[in-house]
Amino acid sequence: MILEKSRRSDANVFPVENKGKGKIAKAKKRQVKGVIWKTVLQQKWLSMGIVFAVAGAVVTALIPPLILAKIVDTVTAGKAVTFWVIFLYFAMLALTGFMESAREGLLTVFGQKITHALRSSLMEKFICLTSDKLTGLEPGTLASRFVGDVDTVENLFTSGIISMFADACKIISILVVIWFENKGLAVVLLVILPFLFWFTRHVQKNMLAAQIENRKAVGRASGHVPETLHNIRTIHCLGREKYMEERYDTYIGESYQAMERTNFYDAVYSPVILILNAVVVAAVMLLSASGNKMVLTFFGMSAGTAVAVINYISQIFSPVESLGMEIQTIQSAVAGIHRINEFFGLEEKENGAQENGDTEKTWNNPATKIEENRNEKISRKEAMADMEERHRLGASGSNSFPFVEFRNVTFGYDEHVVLEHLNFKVMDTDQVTLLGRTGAGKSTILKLLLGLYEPDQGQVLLHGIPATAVRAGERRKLFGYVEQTFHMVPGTVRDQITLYDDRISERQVKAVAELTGLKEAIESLENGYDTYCTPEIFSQGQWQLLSIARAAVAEPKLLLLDEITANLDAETEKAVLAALKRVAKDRTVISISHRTSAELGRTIQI
Ligand SMILES: Nc1ncnc2c1ncn2[C@@H]1O[C@H](COP(=O)(O)OP(=O)(O)OP(=O)(O)O)[C@@H](O)[C@H]1O
Repeated sequence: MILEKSRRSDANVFPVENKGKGKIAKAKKRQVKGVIWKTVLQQKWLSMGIVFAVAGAVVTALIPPLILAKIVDTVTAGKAVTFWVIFLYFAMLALTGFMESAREGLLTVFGQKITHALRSSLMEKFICLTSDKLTGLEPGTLASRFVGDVDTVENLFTSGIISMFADACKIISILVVIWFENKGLAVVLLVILPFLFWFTRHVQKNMLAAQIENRKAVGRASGHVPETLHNIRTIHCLGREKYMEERYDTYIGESYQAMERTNFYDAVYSPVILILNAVVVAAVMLLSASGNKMVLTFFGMSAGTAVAVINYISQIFSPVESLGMEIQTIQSAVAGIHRINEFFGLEEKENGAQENGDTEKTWNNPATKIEENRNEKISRKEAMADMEERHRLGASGSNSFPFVEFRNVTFGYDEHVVLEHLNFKVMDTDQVTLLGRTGAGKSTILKLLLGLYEPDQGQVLLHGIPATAVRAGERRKLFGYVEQTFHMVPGTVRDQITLYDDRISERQVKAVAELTGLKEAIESLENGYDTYCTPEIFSQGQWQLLSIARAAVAEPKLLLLDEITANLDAETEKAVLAALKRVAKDRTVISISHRTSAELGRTIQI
């Protein structure tokens, strides 16, 4: 029944026309703003705490100078100051400090929550990317999305947008208080602050440029040392010692000059600010002491107010300085957000999300459909059951579907066409070798079979079903893939074989170790299967046997072998081929080779 139904639906559901590599699936709509908003909602109390601490820090900072003014005025009037006023002054100072620490602490925690949420979302996205996108991404670029760009978004909260808001509120509130205390000073400050801001930005920009140059020069200098060590024999042979030394000198010189510039701006900035602060205070004091009635209307004030005003002036300079850095942080964060959003916008593979479990729930739902074409749908579960059925029939000889079929396949990476109108079939338990010159596209054929890419034209079918329709969780039962070299994963010998898959039992691990001839070698290790893997515990041939064990442990129906003996000597090659023969028994095997000597079974020329 299933078979008949699928045969009928093949023409509609899995059409010969290519669906295009870019159309495997639509990218999920994930955005940095959405992640941040979700975190804000999840951390309700934390977010409310931040709002309270920011507002509290601004308001409480205004109060101590006012109390101090009262104390000074009382003392200058010859009256005694009560204990409670003095206590209130110190209590308010303590409360201001507490509020500021609370604000910083809560912002740091919130920033970390954002970082965690963003990195988790990036990882969810990463595991759902298509092979096309993954191979197109430079490892450095990818790492910088996870590290640098996420850090800039964290900084947006810890020292960016919220701090900027708090600093702006602080400046405005101090100006308002000064306006009521001494209008003349408020006007002076309104004139001076833009200049102070411009000067601060100018210094910060130049310092930042010098720091970036310094970092680049330090990077070049530190890269030069391993490069020299790596090529030391060539350098000696060609007598290039002087050249290498001069290059190193140049890098260090560049770094020194950049450091000098940073030090210059650093040294100049603080004295300028302190002098400006002193000049403003002195000018206002002189004016307030003048006998001119007109001047006194604007600048006249009591001794207590003078003390409060001096206090406010010193308080207003530091947020202006911070504003410059906060603008810088916001600018970098905007660029970081843009890059992360670009990453979120990359195309996802259709069944990638199943691996992180969130669609597993919908998997059990009969309404879940996986392939949509010409308004007709077929569930993935049904497709898999269908494939199982076809395989069972194939094994009993009553299935007309080949296990593997390349039907008129054309495929290329971007504009570079690698395979053109390729046709071949491999029946159940067939053992074939694909022969072809280097670069002919043999490895590409295996990747198409693994469903990592979709053909541009034609179809890659496994028991009549497109390779890309195989569910990620089912792939290991269907194929085992052995590459030219072994890729170690962090963990024990057992982990190398199971790849952390809990469904693989201890019995299967031991059986495959025996089958590949690794049993003795593993058991002779200090902790047997629990030995933590490091490159020196096995020889190259043994690693390759482990590679076969990893591919065969889930007892897959199809073995894909990519030049597995290419890097081995004749003796080791023999051992690996003998192990392979045992593993390949009663299985369908497709191997690739550009040598005719190592071929297995029937050959297909590419
Ligand atoms: N991810 C990729 N992006 C772009 N081009 C690729 C990619 N992978 C392979 N190619 C190109 O496709 C062509 C076929 O590569 P493939 O690895 O399939 O050849 P091969 O026959 O297995 O070669 P060899 O025998 O040397 O391993 C080569 O020109 C290669 O440069």
